[in-house]
Amino acid sequence: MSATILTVDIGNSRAHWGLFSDENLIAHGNLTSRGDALDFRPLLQPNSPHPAPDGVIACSVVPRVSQVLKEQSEEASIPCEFLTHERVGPLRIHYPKPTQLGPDRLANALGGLIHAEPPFIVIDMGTAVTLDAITATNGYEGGAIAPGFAFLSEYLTEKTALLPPLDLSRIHRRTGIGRSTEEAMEVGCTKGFAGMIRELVATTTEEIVTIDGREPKVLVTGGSFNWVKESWIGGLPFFPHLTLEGVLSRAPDLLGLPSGSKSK
Ligand SMILES: Nc1ncnc2c1ncn2[C@@H]1O[C@H](COP(=O)(O)OP(=O)(O)OP(=O)(O)O)[C@@H](O)[C@H]1O
Ligand SMILES: CC(C)(CO)[C@@H](O)C(=O)NCCC(=O)O
Ligand SMILES: [K+]
Repeated sequence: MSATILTVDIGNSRAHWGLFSDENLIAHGNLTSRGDALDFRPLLQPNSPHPAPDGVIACSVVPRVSQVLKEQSEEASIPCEFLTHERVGPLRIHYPKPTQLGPDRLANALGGLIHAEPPFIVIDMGTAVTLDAITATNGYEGGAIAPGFAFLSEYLTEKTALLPPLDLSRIHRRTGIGRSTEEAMEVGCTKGFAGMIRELVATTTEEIVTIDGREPKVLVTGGSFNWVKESWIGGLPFFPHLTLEGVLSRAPDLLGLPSGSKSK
């Protein structure tokens, strides 16, 4: 039996969605979460050449938007389920207060399990940057939450009189010494951002080594940061749809529909 499943990752800036049929991502896109309420209805009807989804499975860190997706799915008579810490199937969680955890972080850990054996670290560069550590010994262990790139750069402009907005699409200088206000901000934000992540990976790795006795793999998702890829993550594997893949992996249990995702 094959099923068409709509996966949704509701974040603070955007909702990312992917339509899967068997093991294939057949369509994907983003809806913007700021301002007016999101409208999922176009995704819940047949969209030539794609059929309407048989089920919806989502992770959300914005409760107000979860409610919209839930109601609109109900109206369309399509079952809709949300990932929670109690619904993570093969992922063991070793965390003092799992109710606090953003379901997107759990989805990233599940997505990681599809592509790697623990120990591994998942880095997700969205509105916030999250690092999550999954150990062979304990499963989901914890991680770090840090400012996303936009917070880092926009804060400077908002909180100062003399600093101009940084145009993210035209950054020239990412290293060395800035010799204008713009250049100084470009170096500070881009090199600073890459350095922040590098340092977080180092400290997370150190602790994972003490737990598992070996170094973790590092998987990266989120953001369209080509410059980070060039300047630093160059060697690290980038999975653009890791969160959605993690969400999809729970479809058989939560929706009773085959996900077709290739789990290890
Ligand atoms: N090429 C880029 N260079 C620098 N910053 C970028 C780039 N593209 C996006 N950003 C900024 O970095 C942040 C994270 O990127 P992205 O757009 O992927 O977030 P998001 O996936 O929408 O976040 P969330 O999932 O939390 O809603 C955004 O706030 C965005 O403004
Ligand atoms: C950190 C974010 C904002 C990243 O999207 C999200 O996972 C979230 O709101 N988490 C809740 C707090 C936590 O994960 O501990
Ligand atoms: K996200």
